[in-house]
Amino acid sequence: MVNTEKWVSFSPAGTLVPTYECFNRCGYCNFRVDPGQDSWLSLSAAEQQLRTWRDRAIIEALILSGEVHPQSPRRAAWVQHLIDLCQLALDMGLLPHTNAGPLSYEEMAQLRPVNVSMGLMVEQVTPTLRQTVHRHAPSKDPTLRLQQLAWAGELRIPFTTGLLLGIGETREDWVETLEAIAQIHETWGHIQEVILQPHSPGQGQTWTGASLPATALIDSVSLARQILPADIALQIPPNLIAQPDMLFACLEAGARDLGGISPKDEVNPDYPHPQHDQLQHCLAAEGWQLRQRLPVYPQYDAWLPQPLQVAVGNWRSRLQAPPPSLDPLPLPTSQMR
Ligand SMILES: O=c1nc2n(C[C@H](O)[C@H](O)[C@H](O)CO)c3cc(O)ccc3cc-2c(=O)[nH]1
Ligand SMILES: C[C@H]1O[C@@H](n2cnc3c(N)ncnc32)[C@H](O)[C@@H]1O
Ligand code: MET
Ligand code: SF4
Repeated sequence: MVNTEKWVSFSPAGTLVPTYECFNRCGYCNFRVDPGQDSWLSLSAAEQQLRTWRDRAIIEALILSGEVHPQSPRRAAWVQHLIDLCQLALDMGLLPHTNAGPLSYEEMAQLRPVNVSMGLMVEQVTPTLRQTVHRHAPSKDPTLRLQQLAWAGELRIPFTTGLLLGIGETREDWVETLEAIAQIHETWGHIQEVILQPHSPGQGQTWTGASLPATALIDSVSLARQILPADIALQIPPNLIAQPDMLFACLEAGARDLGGISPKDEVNPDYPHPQHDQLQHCLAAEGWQLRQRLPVYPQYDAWLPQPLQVAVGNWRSRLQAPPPSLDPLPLPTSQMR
């Protein structure tokens, strides 16, 4: 018998990459290229991608970018390009979620009207990482990232953050990072979900660290569930968990979301996302039911600017509508003659 309590959500997503160029060099990154080595995604190329996704029942446009230096003369044009891509996605009926690294308060305020939620990983608050995997990544300064979380709260932007696990930190560091997130959420109440992201080595990275063991991921989920308030959902990426048993153990420990499932995981291109129906089939074996969600959690709908509320409302009614029945309903006998 199916246990109706066992629900796990995901967001049908497609990823737009405004640019792979990034002035940081995180040791674990399989995404970045050097500044000047990549052209920016044109609006017409973006439109083509968005059109194919719309036809595939995709709802979220995840805008995930390499970073242009805050002092670069190209910074303002890059932010304007992010806004234009989000507006295009909205015009085509998709719901944007942007994670483009740390932004200034003004830049976040500019992106707010065109995003139903935004995101930035804290990674870890551990200062020693500045000497190791983050040695050439000034934007991974934990103070900068926590500041961004607080600004998002001040601006009432529904927010996604998370921890990158297995990059040289300790379990005590996990506690500190989770407590820092919990504390900011206590003030602003805007953190909709926390991603527990296991470091997963790929072909392009410079650092030779191993994958996070699955047992450690399960432990991090339990710890996060203890430290974070219950209104923050815990997200785990199914493509980075090799064994179904380990995925089930994470769900038992309190994970309730599988994140954006897209045709390509741009961050971890060596680990393709499972198809929705494969995932559904796998989860059903242990009585878990898969549910689609939007990139904004329902409790934050009222925070959104009016035009975004309309776009989100349209999608909510489509998700809530009962599936069309295959056979027409029988007419009541009085109407049959
Ligand atoms: O496909 C991916 N989606 C990633 N996403 C997408 C994410 O799962 C969804 O966009 C959100 O859950 C909103 O629906 C991120 C979003 C963030 O705000 C921060 C980090 C990530 C990381 C990834 C990632 O590594 N791969
Ligand atoms: C977008 C997010 O993707 C995560 N990220 C970057 N590189 C890797 C990797 N090799 N394995 C897992 N996650 C990674 C970081 O946490 C970043 O903030
Ligand atoms: N550059 C951003 C960050 O690290 C988002 C994409 S990472 C592949 O926060
Ligand atoms: S993880 Fe993000 S910030 Fe770090 S190098 Fe890659 S794209 Fe740049």
